[in-house]
Amino acid sequence: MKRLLLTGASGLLGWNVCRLKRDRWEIHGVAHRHPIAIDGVRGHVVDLTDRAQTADMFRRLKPRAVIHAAAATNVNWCQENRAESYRINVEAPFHIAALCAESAIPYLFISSDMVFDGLSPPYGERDPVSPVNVYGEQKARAEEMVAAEYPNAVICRLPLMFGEPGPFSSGFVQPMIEAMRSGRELPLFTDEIRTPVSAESAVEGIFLALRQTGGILHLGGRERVSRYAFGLLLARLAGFGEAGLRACRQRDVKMPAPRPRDVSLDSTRAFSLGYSPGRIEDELRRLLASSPLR
Ligand SMILES: NC(=O)C1=CN([C@@H]2O[C@H](COP(=O)(O)OP(=O)(O)OC[C@H]3O[C@@H](n4cnc5c(N)ncnc54)[C@H](OP(=O)(O)O)[C@@H]3O)[C@@H](O)[C@H]2O)C=CC1
Ligand SMILES: Cc1cn([C@H]2C[C@H](O)[C@@H](COP(=O)(O)OP(=O)(O)O[C@H]3O[C@@H](C)C(=O)[C@@H](O)[C@H]3O)O2)c(=O)[nH]c1=O
Repeated sequence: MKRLLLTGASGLLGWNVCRLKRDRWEIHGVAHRHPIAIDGVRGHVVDLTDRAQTADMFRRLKPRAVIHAAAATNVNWCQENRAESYRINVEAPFHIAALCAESAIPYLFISSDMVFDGLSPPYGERDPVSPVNVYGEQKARAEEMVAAEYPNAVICRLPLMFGEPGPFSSGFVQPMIEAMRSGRELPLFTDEIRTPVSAESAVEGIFLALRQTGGILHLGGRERVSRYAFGLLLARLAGFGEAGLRACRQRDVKMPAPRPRDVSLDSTRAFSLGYSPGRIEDELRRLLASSPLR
């Protein structure tokens, strides 16, 4: 099997890559604060903001391909910790691009729909980026630096993802279920629109993208939904009442990071390559059936 170096292995996306692809690839999963123990996956603990540690691991492992999913993903934390989040969100992907260019191996960098301002959706790959918060700025900067350093690198922009987050990450569905179960009020935005996908669909899209050479690929879902509509669907499927869901607007919840309104992705190109994300309702049913509600 080909050796894959996967960063962010202890995160929502990385954990699903390990779970779904460990039979096809010799996966070397990199974690940092949360060392992984996944059958069939070799775990490594590396601080990817340390260039020497990263280069040493890379040269020891000699991977055949790299998927870089590690990031500081708390958008509010990034807004208030620009310098620290820059190191993992911008410097690390750039440094790994240089290592992959040196070895001329496939490199796939995971970016986000948050590179857009949310004012003129849906967004295609050719649309100009216009981030409204630090996290989005850092993703846009990383895309630019990675592409300049290694034009053969593939950049996948992911939408909001949901799914089994593994033992260390949280995702956004599980906290919603917790709130519903405890009867805690859940303020959900009616004016924040996304094209969410399940982590499983995202994984299939990523491995399809890994076969491309260079360029940007959007891996959005087929449906545009607000967080509130998503919450109503989840409550219905999980058998909770809707009483606790409170429709609100982004401006009602004071948070450090400005949030784009509608960053729906146009993923026509990925669909033409065979990417086929499931319907949200079907994916949620599968998730609820497969994992105990925490
Ligand atoms: N979740 C979502 O809805 C979306 C995610 N994305 C992007 O997808 C990718 C994966 O996101 P997701 O799975 O949710 O992320 P998580 O927040 O679940 O996990 C982040 C991962 O990055 C690792 N990491 C953070 N800092 C370092 C560091 N200094 N050195 C090594 N590893 C580090 C963490 O390791 P550890 O915990 O062990 O420290 C963890 O494995 C990210 O690039 C994110 O920006 C894009 C759009 C939406
Ligand atoms: C969406 C939403 C959030 N919130 C609050 C809850 C939470 O504390 C805070 C942040 O929301 P979330 O936790 O959903 O995080 P959020 O910043 O929305 O998630 C982001 O993740 C990164 C990785 C990405 O790349 C983005 O595309 C996006 O998915 O906003 C509400 O109160 N109501 C809502 O409807």
